[in-house]
Amino acid sequence: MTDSPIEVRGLNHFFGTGEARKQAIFDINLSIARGSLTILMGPSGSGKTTLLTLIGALREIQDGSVVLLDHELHGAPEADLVALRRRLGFIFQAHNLHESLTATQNVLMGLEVHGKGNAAKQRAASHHMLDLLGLADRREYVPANLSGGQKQRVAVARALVSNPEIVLADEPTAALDKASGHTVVEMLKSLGKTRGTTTVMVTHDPRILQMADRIITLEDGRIVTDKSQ
Ligand SMILES: Nc1ncnc2c1ncn2[C@@H]1O[C@H](COP(=O)(O)OP(=O)(O)OP(=O)(O)O)[C@@H](O)[C@H]1O
Repeated sequence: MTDSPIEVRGLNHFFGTGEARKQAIFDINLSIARGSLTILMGPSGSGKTTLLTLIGALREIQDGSVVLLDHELHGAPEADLVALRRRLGFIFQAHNLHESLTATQNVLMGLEVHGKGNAAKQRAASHHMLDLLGLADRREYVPANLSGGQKQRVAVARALVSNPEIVLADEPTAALDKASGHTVVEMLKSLGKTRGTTTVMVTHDPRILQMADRIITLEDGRIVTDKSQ
């Protein structure tokens, strides 16, 4: 197993074509240690989400290299990217829960794509994850009957239930109160220690900065500070 599940070399990224072509990411170089929790910070428009989606195989690599779990993403066939994405857990701001499904069913979706375990085991794992996130009494609620923070925690449960090797999160605590935000980040840290799960998280949340192993700041598409703590 690799010590650095995310290796970025000479990464550039552009949006638009012709006159409108604009560079959003400039010569990023990064090695992220297995089991660590890294925070990406920076002003609006500095490229945080673009970098996260490039690392997560959600965007085509145009120039440079991203090696994810020992696989080069640049030029990789779509089938390989799909297989790699299944090894990741994504937590995005727009949590994309299915409105017609209960909390448990939404979390189950995080397992069904993997086809791991039988139905009873999958259900038990989903309940366990919801319980850990303080949603034991909300298992059978549909999203319309959950608060913003509860929905966000369901999305966290869905991302983590499959035991992903890497978790990529965009503002996962933005909709959460202090205690829930703390619980989510503590969970990610503890998964890092016990299972070697690697987390990269975009956040503006000052409450969780001190919980990170490393804080990287972007400005105008470039890394301007990179601090381990
Ligand atoms: N789909 C797109 N088409 C064109 N330009 C884009 C697109 N997505 C992002 N950009 C531009 O790329 C730059 C980086 O955007 P990005 O969303 O990565 O920043 P960010 O740091 O995540 O910002 P925020 O904190 O506001 O989410 C910005 O100038 C943005 O306008």
